[in-house]
Amino acid sequence: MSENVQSAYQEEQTKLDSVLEEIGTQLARLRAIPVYTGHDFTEQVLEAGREERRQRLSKSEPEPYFGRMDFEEEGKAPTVPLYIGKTGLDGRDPGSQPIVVDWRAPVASLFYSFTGGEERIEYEAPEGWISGTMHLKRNIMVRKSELERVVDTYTRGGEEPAVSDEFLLYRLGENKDNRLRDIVSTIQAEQDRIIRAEKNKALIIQGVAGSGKTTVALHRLAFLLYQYQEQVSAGKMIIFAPNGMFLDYISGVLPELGVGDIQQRTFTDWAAKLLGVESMLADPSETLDFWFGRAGGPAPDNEAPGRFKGSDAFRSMLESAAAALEVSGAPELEFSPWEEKTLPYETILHWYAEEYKHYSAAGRKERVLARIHRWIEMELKPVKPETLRKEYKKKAAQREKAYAKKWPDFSPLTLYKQIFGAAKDTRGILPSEALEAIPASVLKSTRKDLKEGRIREEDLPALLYLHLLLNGVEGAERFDHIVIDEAQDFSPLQISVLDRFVRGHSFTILGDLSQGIHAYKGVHAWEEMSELFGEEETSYHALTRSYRSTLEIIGFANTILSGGVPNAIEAVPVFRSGNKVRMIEFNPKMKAENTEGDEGILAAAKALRLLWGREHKTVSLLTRTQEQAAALHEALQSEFPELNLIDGNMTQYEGGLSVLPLHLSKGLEFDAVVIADAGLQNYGESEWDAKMLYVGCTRALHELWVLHGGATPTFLDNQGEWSEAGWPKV
Ligand SMILES: Nc1ncnc2c1ncn2[C@@H]1O[C@H](COP(=O)(O)OP(=O)(O)OP(=O)(O)O)[C@@H](O)[C@H]1O
Repeated sequence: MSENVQSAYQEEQTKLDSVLEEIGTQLARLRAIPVYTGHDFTEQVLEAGREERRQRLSKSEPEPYFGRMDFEEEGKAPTVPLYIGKTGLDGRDPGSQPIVVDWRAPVASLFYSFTGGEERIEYEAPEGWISGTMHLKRNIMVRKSELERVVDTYTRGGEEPAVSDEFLLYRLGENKDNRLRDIVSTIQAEQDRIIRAEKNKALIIQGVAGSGKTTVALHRLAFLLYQYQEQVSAGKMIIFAPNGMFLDYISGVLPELGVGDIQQRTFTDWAAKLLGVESMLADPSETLDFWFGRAGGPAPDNEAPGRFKGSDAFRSMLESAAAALEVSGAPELEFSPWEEKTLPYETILHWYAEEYKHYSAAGRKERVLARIHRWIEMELKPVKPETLRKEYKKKAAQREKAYAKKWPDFSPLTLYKQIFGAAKDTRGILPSEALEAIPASVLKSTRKDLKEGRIREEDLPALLYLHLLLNGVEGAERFDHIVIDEAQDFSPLQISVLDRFVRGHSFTILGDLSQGIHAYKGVHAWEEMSELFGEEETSYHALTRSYRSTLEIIGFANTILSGGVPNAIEAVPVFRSGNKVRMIEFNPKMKAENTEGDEGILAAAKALRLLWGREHKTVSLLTRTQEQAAALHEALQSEFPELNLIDGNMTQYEGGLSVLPLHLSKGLEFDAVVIADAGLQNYGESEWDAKMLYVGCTRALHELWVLHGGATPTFLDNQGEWSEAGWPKV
């Protein structure tokens, strides 16, 4: 240890001791106050404040902070070191310097945005821009209240002018378990800009694999809750992610950041519940099976049902249908509660079309019917004698009921059925030319589904849109912010629908077009989404640095993009070198002697044996189809009883050793990845195949082995210096 490092370490040890002592004292004082359990409201509020503080102090005790910066504010001397942590800690006395500054506080932004070269730096505080000079930026690792590492990433006038990545590399080199983690101590400047971006815009983030999109989005939510405390609440925020297992995988980050109660759902689950159609929903794995169930199956095109049902053209069609139903909403009938009393159709129409025109169709119907009811009551009042009034009242009630039934139900499902000709009464909802725009295969399959009482995931955005058009959105249903992860799998219609459910276009939309393996339903270019908003309402960010994988793995994955995906953005690695990617060939036809499996199974078993023997916490075997995953699981189970078989319905991710179809690995990461068979029998030469293998390869943090039975697609041919062939010498 150099002298400088030693003195820095000592300085930080002294500081840590004093901070821990302070935390201990504050905790002891709070714990000495008896917990209030009475009914006095003011006391209850005070107790809640104390409890929040108790929890905050206990949580921060093991790791009170992770960084220090010595920032000299212009015109304000002397420089006081600021310690930055996951939660802020106030001094004991009101108005005193905070002991630890929350990472989301305005001044803490300097810790992330300062990149070493700037002489004068500034940050935006509530009172305006504050400028000054950075003297020291230091990473401090405290674990279980023990000081573990002190790394100066910038010292003014020091030898190294630029902020070094040593601390980041240390973090990236660690093995990962079954949960995504927070990155507060190493957020990078480009990520910080996204985390702190203003609230009322649709942020579209294109980020290469492993660029931290999911992680950044979660940190952004924590930031928004801190920065806009008065305007947003956790209960009014939602994250949409692709499946239950992925939700489980990311579920630890927000609590780790001290944030609870944010809804984390799949779009399907949320939409089906809101529409009350859960029981009609076809098993989503049917669609996955169709696209991913057969090696060498068709690549998706614009006629794929999901693409069409998410398109702008279909949206216009839905709007026309809803408008037609709305116009023809009030039945062309007068209403007569008893003989010689009538309410003319023109009056009813006037109420419906003029007086209540600002309400949704369903809202107008409700109001008109309520008004008719009031009208009946008024008309009944003067009727005499009493017996006659009673007779009229009874008659009116029956007729009122019968009349209400003549109104359309304004149910999105009924209208949807009418559009596809799957309802008895189509009411001429759409002119026949409009229907011709629906691809014949889509029309046929959807009509069949609807007639049989079944809807699919791809129908949900349209049904929700009709729900919005016919019923509007209740204020209480609106979110303060929506995060959409893996947004390349969302359709423009889905985004339009969600836009009605969020205040001020407050979206974080993140994805990677190079990972667009659900191209049968998602967007093919971000413009499809950004066009939905005004220029002022969106902001586009690109993340090109990849933090997950080693240099070799990223180099290898980039060759897949350059060879197989036109115009793809290649990832820039953080310089972290590891082993080369292994390309291991086996003979797909030869059955190995004296074994139950074939060469592919033997190769997979050998790969797992070698990799699981190393210090990895998570190793996965990725297959082309679910069936192949199940077969490998069956064959390998006796040797690897801990091997988990993952399928699309899982809601928990266990980590450890897993076998799963490649498409389900999206969003996850593993210390080591084995592609079970990248041969031509599984992957063709299409862009879609290249994207699939790109997704699979970029799941690996430290090691990637690509097994292949015979020849591979040509985009796997030119890996330059990134790979070597054959098994490692052991
Ligand atoms: N600034 C950072 N410091 C430390 N680790 C980071 C940082 N940014 C990202 N990571 C790590 O990189 C990995 C990838 O992050 P994440 O899964 O959020 O990326 P992604 O862009 O959503 O990936 P993909 O699209 O490939 O699923 C995670 O292990 C995350 O912890």
